[in-house]
Amino acid sequence: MVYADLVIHSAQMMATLRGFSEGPACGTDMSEIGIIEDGAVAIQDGKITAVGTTEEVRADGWIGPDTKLINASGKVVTPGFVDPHTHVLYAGSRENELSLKLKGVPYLEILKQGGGILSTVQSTKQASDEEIKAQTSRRLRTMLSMGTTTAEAKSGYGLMLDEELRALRLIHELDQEQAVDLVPTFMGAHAVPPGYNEERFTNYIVDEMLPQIAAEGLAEFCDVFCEPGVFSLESSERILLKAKDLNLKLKMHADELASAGGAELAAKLGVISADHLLQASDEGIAALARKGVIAVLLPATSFNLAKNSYARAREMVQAGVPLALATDSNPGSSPTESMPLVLTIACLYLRLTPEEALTAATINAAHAIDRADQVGSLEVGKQGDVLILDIPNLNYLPYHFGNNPVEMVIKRGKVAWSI
Ligand SMILES: N=CN[C@@H](CCC(=O)O)C(=O)O
Ligand SMILES: [Zn+2]
Repeated sequence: MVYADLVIHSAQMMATLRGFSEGPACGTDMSEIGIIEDGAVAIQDGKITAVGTTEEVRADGWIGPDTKLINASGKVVTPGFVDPHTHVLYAGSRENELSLKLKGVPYLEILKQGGGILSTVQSTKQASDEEIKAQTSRRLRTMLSMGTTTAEAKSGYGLMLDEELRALRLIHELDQEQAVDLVPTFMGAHAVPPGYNEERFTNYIVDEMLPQIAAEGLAEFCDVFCEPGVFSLESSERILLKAKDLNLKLKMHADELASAGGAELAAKLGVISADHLLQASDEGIAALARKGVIAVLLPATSFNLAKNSYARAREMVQAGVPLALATDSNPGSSPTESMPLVLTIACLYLRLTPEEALTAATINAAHAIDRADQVGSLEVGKQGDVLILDIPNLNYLPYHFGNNPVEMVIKRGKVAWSI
């Protein structure tokens, strides 16, 4: 008999998120989080081998003489959070922009003046590989401590080919060197660098960068900041069609600051996810639903931009758009690593229920980065990525905000972080 290496048992409430590995949950299914009371999960060789009540897992014979037992009585157990939209790799910080923001200078105006994304491009370029990795590792450690076990990581603070390749290489190295699994996205189309206009830079991305990025095999997704004043619908479409030709999977920053047909383009191109979407039109939302495009909502960004403007999440759920949640972790519009904070803002301002928010932060987030076959739910065969939350019930998760509810993080069956 093969025994489990680890069994977590007696959970007050275990949310398995089972049943949605083939396709993301949408509509009323986003509330179906597969609760087991007195729950247990067994893990062997990094993979889940059994999920059920403590009694069932015990009766199935998974507990042997060397099995490590963790008692989760009184606690909530969930899959590790998946953060499907981050710009976590960079050097430097932008706290100087706070006073500009408080004076009302718009985000894109700061960028136009050479600040914003372009200032992080400068600070990242000036930093050594070791400095970038050290600063990013600290953020990844914070993410892990707050329950994130898998995260997407975009390039985009390089902009020129060599710097973008360096960013993607560093993401790969960090993926190997620390516990959070990273999914790499090429986002050369993050801003237009000085010395270029949009058209020339789009030509450079399409003709020179993308073929080389694809040839090196360092990126799985391609993303574009599709926004009037940054990359137009036409430029975004050219870049994403080229990326698709080169077998990259597609994502889009769409309709964040202005309603400009980003959601409609995302649906037309059949991207895996369209992200931000604060200003998505009714037609855009309907088109996302028709095409099954996942809306990755970033409410911590809305909170931090401080304009009292949030994505129309309830209308999206109603229309049948599958929702995911992410931090957007970056030095400008969302300097946070905290998925628990995102869940709180999502409940209070996107008006999601705690169940919908949990679905959006786990299994639907896994779909948004094409990892739902491996993570995002507690089901047999998936990676043993499990959180023990020191809370008595699920409502408590968004309710008690500004602190860390995570007591222990299990990554591939091993304790990766604990209080
Ligand atoms: N909107 C574009 N990109 C990031 C912000 C990056 C930055 O400000 O450094 C975002 O998703 O919010
Ligand atoms: Zn972003």
